[in-house]
Amino acid sequence: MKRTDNNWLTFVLSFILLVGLLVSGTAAMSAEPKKGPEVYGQVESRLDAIMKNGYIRVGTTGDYKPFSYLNPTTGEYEGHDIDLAKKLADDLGVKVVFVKTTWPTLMDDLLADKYDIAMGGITRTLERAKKAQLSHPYINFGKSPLIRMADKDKYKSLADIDQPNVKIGVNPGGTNEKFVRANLKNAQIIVFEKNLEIPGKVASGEVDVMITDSIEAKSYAKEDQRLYAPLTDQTFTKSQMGFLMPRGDFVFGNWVNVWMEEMTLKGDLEKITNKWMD
Ligand SMILES: O=C(O)C(=O)C[C@]1(C(=O)O)C=C[C@@H](O)C=C1
Repeated sequence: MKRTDNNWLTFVLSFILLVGLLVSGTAAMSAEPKKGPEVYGQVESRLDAIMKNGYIRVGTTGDYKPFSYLNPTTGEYEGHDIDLAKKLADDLGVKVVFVKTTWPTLMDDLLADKYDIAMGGITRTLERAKKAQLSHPYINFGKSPLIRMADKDKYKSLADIDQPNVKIGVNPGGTNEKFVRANLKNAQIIVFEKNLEIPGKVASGEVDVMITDSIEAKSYAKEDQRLYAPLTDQTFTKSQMGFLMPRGDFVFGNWVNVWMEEMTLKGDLEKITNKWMD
């Protein structure tokens, strides 16, 4: 091929390319701008349903002070996480509907869609995270004992507690029971259905020790002079609390986490925490 043929071919190809670019550019400019959902594919979320319905269903046990307590006199839920649930609903612009659950049925009730979120002193665990979505943490704590004031010098370690003559009171289905079964091999373990009654059983001498969370132990010791909460600054475990939500709904989970970060940033979380804890 001659040099002039090559030049001619290059000219024709460049011309075709230029015309192509101009045509597609004009088409792109004249097309209607697409709306978000058409471009990105809006994900259906529980968040939309909550806002459409005008209420959020919050699962809670009502047996764990100072996080979630069903006051028998008023019939109302109260506590740290109850205040958080009310604020969450407020910030969503919806009402809050509390749904009673229990520690042994906490996960099944969530999976059966009895509530949108569970709140009330729920420990973040790797086991729970396999079945559900856990929010960012909002409190650090650990397991520790609640004992009688009279036994103040008797129980100074887990080994002091794990003796055949020591009776341990524990509620079923939560992380307390898991801890007790895994770590106390010699002491007598007595399971009580009603968690709220165990501190009274320690005070009266029916059992010697309640194994629970450091924050709860401190709260009972403050409420009842007969009780004492040792080792709360050297807890047997290290854990964090979070909220439990159905798995796979990124939009809802993300909203809750962003809300928690805003609560922290603006000092609202601290205000609620100071109201319920020392
Ligand atoms: O399972 C959990 O996530 C809890 O933190 C609940 C739990 C428990 O461990 O059993 C914590 C302390 C209360 O005394 C009762 C319930």
